[in-house]
Amino acid sequence: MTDASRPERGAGRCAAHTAAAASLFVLDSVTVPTTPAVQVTDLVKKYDGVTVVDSLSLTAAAGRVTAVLGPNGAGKTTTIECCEGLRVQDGGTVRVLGLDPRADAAQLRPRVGVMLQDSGLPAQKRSGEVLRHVARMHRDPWDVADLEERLGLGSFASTTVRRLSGGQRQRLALACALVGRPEVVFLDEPSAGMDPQSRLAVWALVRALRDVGTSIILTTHLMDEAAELADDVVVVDHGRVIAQGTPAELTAGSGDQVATFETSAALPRDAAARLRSRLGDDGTWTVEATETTRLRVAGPLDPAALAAVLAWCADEDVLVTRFDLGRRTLEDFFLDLTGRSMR
Ligand SMILES: Nc1ncnc2c1ncn2[C@@H]1O[C@H](COP(=O)(O)OP(=O)(O)OP(=O)(O)O)[C@@H](O)[C@H]1O
Repeated sequence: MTDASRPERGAGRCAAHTAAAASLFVLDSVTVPTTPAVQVTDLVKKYDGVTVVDSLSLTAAAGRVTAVLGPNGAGKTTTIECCEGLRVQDGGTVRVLGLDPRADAAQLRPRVGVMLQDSGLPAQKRSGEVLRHVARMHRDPWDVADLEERLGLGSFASTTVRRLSGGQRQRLALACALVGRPEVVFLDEPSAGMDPQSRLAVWALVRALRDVGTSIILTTHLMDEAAELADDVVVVDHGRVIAQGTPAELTAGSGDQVATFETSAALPRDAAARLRSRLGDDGTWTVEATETTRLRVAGPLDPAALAAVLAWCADEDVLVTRFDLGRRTLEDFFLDLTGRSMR
């Protein structure tokens, strides 16, 4: 699609007369394409001959928040950077709004917002000036004052970028990525280093953008962030997609309950294996000593199973000081899938 054929925001049904618009439907404030926001097919990327993205395919649906999760070094940033046109892939195809991020960069630039881990903001400029400058580069920018208020930027608008704290710089980088009202936004760890208040503000903004039809692709290591924001989750490891689905789909299924038992004294070294054999060593149960005084039990936890765990603790002369029972979280799913050892 050429930029000239791009429908105006809020243009209503006037967009429908173009051939390209046949595949679009129109919301009040933003046009949501029915084609995927991002389509990555068999992507391969190597650094110095080492494959770090290995035939990776993913789709980010338009008008949804897609969270790309994975351990350090999994290949998330490299994949996102290929989508942003910042890296040349060694194989496969990438399409953003149906366009090639490198060959069609000029058409995509006004339609795509990018927030990088290394923000690249001019160090000597005042943060308010930076945001206004970026806003002037766009045809239909967000009201800068509104964006400043939503992200609490006003209090440091006259501070130079180099004097901003890490979290303040992140908020400014996010504002710069969004001020052009992009249709697709890439956010690499958007709330990394932010205080809890700023994180909530970022989450509210991401939801507001999604609610007006913006497609958002984000990476995060914060499982609660992914659970809060994501409509769809893609888990990447060793350069490949190893799971995808909605958060509910990924955390559902058998063994979807988790109980954590904290004990007053250190557990025996083989506590997990012994408790597992007490519950029935047939693969139904996942039992781990996640700390010396903490046992995590996942499985179909009915009253009899809970009583069996507590009876085992009593037999072992272990005092349970705290007990939590809940559904399997996205973090449980992620750790079960990618393991607990650091990379
Ligand atoms: N410019 C580069 N040159 C060489 N190797 C690189 C380069 N950039 C990334 N890598 C390597 O590629 C692999 C994937 O890195 P990438 O940054 O994509 O991972 P990630 O999933 O985003 O990790 P993190 O969660 O730590 O940000 C890592 O092993 C990394 O060391």
